[in-house]
Amino acid sequence: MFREKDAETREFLEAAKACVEICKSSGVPLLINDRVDVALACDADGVHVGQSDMPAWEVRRLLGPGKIIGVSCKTPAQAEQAWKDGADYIGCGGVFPTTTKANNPTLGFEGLRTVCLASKLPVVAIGGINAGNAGSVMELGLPNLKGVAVVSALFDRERVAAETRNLRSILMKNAYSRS
Ligand SMILES: Cc1ncc(COP(=O)(O)OP(=O)(O)O)c(N)n1
Ligand SMILES: Cc1nc(C(=O)O)sc1CCOP(=O)(O)O
Repeated sequence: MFREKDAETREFLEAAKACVEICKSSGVPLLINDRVDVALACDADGVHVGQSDMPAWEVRRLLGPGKIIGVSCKTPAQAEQAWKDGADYIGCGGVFPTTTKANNPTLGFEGLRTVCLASKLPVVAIGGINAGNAGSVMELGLPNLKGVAVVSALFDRERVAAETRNLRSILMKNAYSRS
C-alpha cells in the first residue's frame, strides 16, 4: 500500500510510479491509498478508499474488474455496502489506539469481531498493531480475518527490513499454528 497524505499530485505520482516498479520486480501487488487517478496513471494493482473517499462502486467502474479494491469499514452496514459495491476486501480498525491517523475511533477486539462476523469479504485489521500484539489479533480466530496492516510498527523504526521480517515470522507462526 502506498499511503501519502501530504504530497502534491505530481510528487505523489512520481513516487507511486517508483513504488510500482519496485513492487512489480518483486512480484508484490501495490495498492494506492485514496487516489484513483494516481492508481490509473501508474497502473497500480488497486486502490484502498475510506468512507469519505470515492465510493467503491465508482472506483470499480473506473478501474474495471481486474483491479483490487479495499474499503475501510467500522460497522457491519459499511461492510455490507463495500460488498455490494464490488470491493475485494475491507480494512477494519482502529483495533488499538493509533497516532498515525488523527481522530480515529478505537473499535477494540469487540468492534473488530462485530465487523468480521458480518463481513462477506476478507478483513484486514488495522490501527496500533505491531509485533507485540499482532499475534493476539490473529489468535482471535475471527471469521474472515485474513491479516493485519501496519504503519508505525515498521516505518517509525530504524531497521525497517528487520522489523518487517520479525512481524512476518510472527504472523507466519500464527498461520501455521491454526492450519
Ligand atoms: C487495510 C487498510 N485499512 C484502512 C486504511 C486507511 O484508509 P482510509 O480510511 O482511506 O484512511 P486514510 O488513509 O485516508 O487515513 C488503509 N489504507 N488500509
Ligand atoms: C491508516 C489507518 N486507518 C485506520 C483505520 O482504522 O481505518 S488506522 C490507520 C493508521 C494505522 O497506522 P498504525 O499502524 O501506525 O497504527
